[in-house]
Amino acid sequence: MKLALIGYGKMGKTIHEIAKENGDEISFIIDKENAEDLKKITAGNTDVAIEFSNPESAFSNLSYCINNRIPVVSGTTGWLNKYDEVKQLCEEKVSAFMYASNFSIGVNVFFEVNKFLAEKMKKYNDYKLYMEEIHHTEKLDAPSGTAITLAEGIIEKNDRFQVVESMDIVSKRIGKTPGTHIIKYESEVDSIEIKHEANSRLGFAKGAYEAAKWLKDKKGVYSIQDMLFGE
Ligand SMILES: NC(=O)C1=CN([C@@H]2O[C@H](COP(=O)(O)OP(=O)(O)OC[C@H]3O[C@@H](n4cnc5c(N)ncnc54)[C@H](O)[C@@H]3O)[C@@H](O)[C@H]2O)C=CC1
Ligand SMILES: O=C(O)C1=N[C@H](C(=O)O)C[C@H](O)C1
Repeated sequence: MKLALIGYGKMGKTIHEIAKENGDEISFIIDKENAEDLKKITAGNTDVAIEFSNPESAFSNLSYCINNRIPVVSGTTGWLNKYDEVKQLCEEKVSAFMYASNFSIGVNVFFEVNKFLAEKMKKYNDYKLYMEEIHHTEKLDAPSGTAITLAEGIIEKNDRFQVVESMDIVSKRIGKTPGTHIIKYESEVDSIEIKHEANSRLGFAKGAYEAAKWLKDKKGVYSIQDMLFGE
């Protein structure tokens, strides 16, 4: 497939390695220094774009792709206040878009385990919820996109919690940590903890690459759950 990489940092480079191994053609590599080249990407020269940039650039990068009907997969976090606008634009333009706060298979299974536990714990008010995310020191946003998705999953299943902003999420930035998320219910008598720990960025990159292959001939707004757990 002809793949454009928008954002060529840690994630863009890891995805490039996977694309090379699969013999894909890289139509464009866009980063801060050549950001104006974004406008050279068209549906004629590119099958699908993968966008991993930063919270400030994501919305305009995604809008460009959608306006020009270039299917686009986005993993950038920290711009989600504009998600509904992007979704609406994609529907209006009949383009294709997928966002995931985390593209690893393990985390997406972990999201389901988190919801199961939240549902089971909803009657037991003696348990205090503790949420923690740990990432590398270069990360710009906090809490992580994954932690926000976990919080949304808890809100969906447990009416003790109403809004993400009112939930205490502890964010730690330590060395080169690729991404660790902990959910813990603690009472005086015992505690239950679930944890996902990424060993590297490969799981995120593989998931985003698979999402691009899956999305490239589709129209519509999709989640990674559609790809992993859909019919
Ligand atoms: N959804 C997921 O599975 C994952 C999401 N992320 C998120 O993806 C984003 C990128 O992560 P990393 O690659 O680790 O960050 P990074 O900082 O290594 O790379 C970001 C790149 O975007 C470039 N950039 C800045 N302005 C740009 C513009 N206007 N157009 C294109 N590129 C531009 C920067 O120069 C940099 O090279 C972050 O928001 C991070 O939280 C990271 C890992 C997994
Ligand atoms: O910035 C990162 O590195 C990561 N960001 C995503 C997030 O904010 O959840 C996904 C993963 O945890 C790595």
